[in-house]
Amino acid sequence: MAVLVTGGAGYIGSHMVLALIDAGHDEVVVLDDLSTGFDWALPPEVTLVRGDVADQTLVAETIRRHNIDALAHFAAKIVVPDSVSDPLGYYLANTVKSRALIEAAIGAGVRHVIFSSTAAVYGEPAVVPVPEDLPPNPINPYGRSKLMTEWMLEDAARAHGISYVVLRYFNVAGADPRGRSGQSTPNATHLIKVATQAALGKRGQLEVFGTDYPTPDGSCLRDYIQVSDLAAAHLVALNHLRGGGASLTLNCGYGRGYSVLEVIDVVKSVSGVDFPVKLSPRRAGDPSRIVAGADRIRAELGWVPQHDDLREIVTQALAWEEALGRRNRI
Ligand SMILES: NC(=O)c1ccc[n+]([C@@H]2O[C@H](COP(=O)([O-])OP(=O)(O)OC[C@H]3O[C@@H](n4cnc5c(N)ncnc54)[C@H](O)[C@@H]3O)[C@@H](O)[C@H]2O)c1
Ligand SMILES: O=c1ccn([C@@H]2O[C@H](COP(=O)(O)OP(=O)(O)O[C@H]3O[C@H](CO)[C@H](O)[C@H](O)[C@H]3O)[C@@H](O)[C@H]2O)c(=O)[nH]1
Repeated sequence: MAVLVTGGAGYIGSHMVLALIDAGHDEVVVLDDLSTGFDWALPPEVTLVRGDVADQTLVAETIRRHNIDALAHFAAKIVVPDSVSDPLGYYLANTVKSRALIEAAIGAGVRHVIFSSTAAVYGEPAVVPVPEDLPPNPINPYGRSKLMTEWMLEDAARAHGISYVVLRYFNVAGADPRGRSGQSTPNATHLIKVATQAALGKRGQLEVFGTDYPTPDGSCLRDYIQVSDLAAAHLVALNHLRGGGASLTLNCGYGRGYSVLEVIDVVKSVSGVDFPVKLSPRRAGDPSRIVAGADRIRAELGWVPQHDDLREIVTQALAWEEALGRRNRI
């Protein structure tokens, strides 16, 4: 049986593809429209089907042709402030298209779904670290668009007898420790990516969006999870589902928050570059602090992170950013 990875040419999806191949899965099929992903991010043995997740004919044909039993659905639009300025674009990409994909996948015989959800479903949680059973309350269209897909998947799974794992990622960062993939999006907005670009002189400065939050240093707190650790969580989720395990919703984070200013200090220290930092107003849609309650995934899936170290994450991100520059890719 094979796995279909939507968005597999993207940042996190490409690490999932590597994890599957490293674990000996001999058939991995990627469905990606390459809107933000790259075909060069995929190893040659992977089948790339270029197209839209909402193309139900293509999805059904792909699933039948490759005897796919499990779907890992990464494809999405992912930038929180963009979702505030273009909410309908985000509901289309993340909700409407996911609905079409889930329908086609179930119709073509998929039995298991792993869905890339987000800590943004919690909004501005009253409890930190945030446990999975806290009622979701997203504060931006990105989080809402993802929460609706969680609900669709849950309802469809119940109605059609399939099983799923919803993984709510916290802030994903770092790169493949063997240097095979990393965050390659041009004009990326993610803090660690942007900070490494500032350290390498690809950007003139780094802006800190908001220094008046109710946090110890006034900047936002986030839980940064290393991307290969996250991919490994998908592998154990896949084994769980194929082994007949029950549907689950799980946070993916380490349970420890770092402020924006702390992250900048680590990037400066690891790179040895004291790049310019500008203190700016708050960015639209940002919660002040979001840290994972991180116990359930360990208890349910036996997931054990291997890279829970911010300096290591930053070192990997910096090495990837340097490699992109050498290859003239960005
Ligand atoms: N990066 C993070 O910190 C983070 C945090 C929480 C959740 N997530 C979720 O993880 C998933 C992957 O994010 P990423 O950071 O790898 O983003 P990414 O932009 O690097 O990857 C998304 C991939 O999906 C593809 N894609 C987008 N729309 C498509 C469509 N309609 N049809 C086919 N392919 C399409 C893109 O070409 C790209 O390869 C997303 O669902 C995102 O919401 C990311
Ligand atoms: O140049 C920058 C970039 C970011 N930030 C700040 O750094 C923090 C982290 O911002 P990111 O853009 O790196 O990530 P987000 O927390 O906005 O969102 C990320 O994590 C979320 C889950 O927590 C979502 O899932 C989303 O897809 C993913 O982009 C925020 O306070 C942001 O304001 C800056 O100060 N300067």
